[in-house]
Amino acid sequence: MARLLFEDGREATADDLTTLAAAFGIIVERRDVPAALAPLLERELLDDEATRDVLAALPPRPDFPSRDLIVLHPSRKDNEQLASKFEGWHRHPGDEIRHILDGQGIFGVIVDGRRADLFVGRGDFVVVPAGLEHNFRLTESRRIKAVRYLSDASGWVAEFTGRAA
Ligand SMILES: CSCCC(=O)C(=O)O
Ligand SMILES: [Fe+2]
Ligand code: NI
Repeated sequence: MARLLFEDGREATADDLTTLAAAFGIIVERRDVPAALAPLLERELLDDEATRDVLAALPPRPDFPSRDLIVLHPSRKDNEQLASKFEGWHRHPGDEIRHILDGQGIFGVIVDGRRADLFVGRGDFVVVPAGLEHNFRLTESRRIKAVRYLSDASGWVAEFTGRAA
């Protein structure tokens, strides 16, 4: 289940998450990952066919017609380079919708001028609303697989804010 840690180390309760959602439009839900996908999701990397099989097993969202699967894993030679891209504080013109299927990660968000870390793992469904400054770091496992729901085919568009990590 997702966890939220504030900079002062206080761990948020579930209703803090709800408050966060209400205040900042950050949505954190549980959406189970079909057990049948386990063999595919434990693979290090997924080829096109496996990616199609994973996406086909997840209910489509008519409001977000295009989606892709992002796979970060230590066996990717550009894994750290890609991971460091997400560590930069950034915002998106559209909502960032991620369904975590494997691995873990930490979304950094700025809440009321305070830094908060949202720990996510398998089954967590997160919406970071358009314009909200955030970053994303991998945990020590250096792996995550997440479905990215995109509202159009413009792909991953981010504006980096230059905030110091
Ligand atoms: C698991 S991808 C999440 C990283 C991120 O902030 C992004 O994709 O823009
Ligand atoms: Fe992002
Ligand atoms: Ni969790």
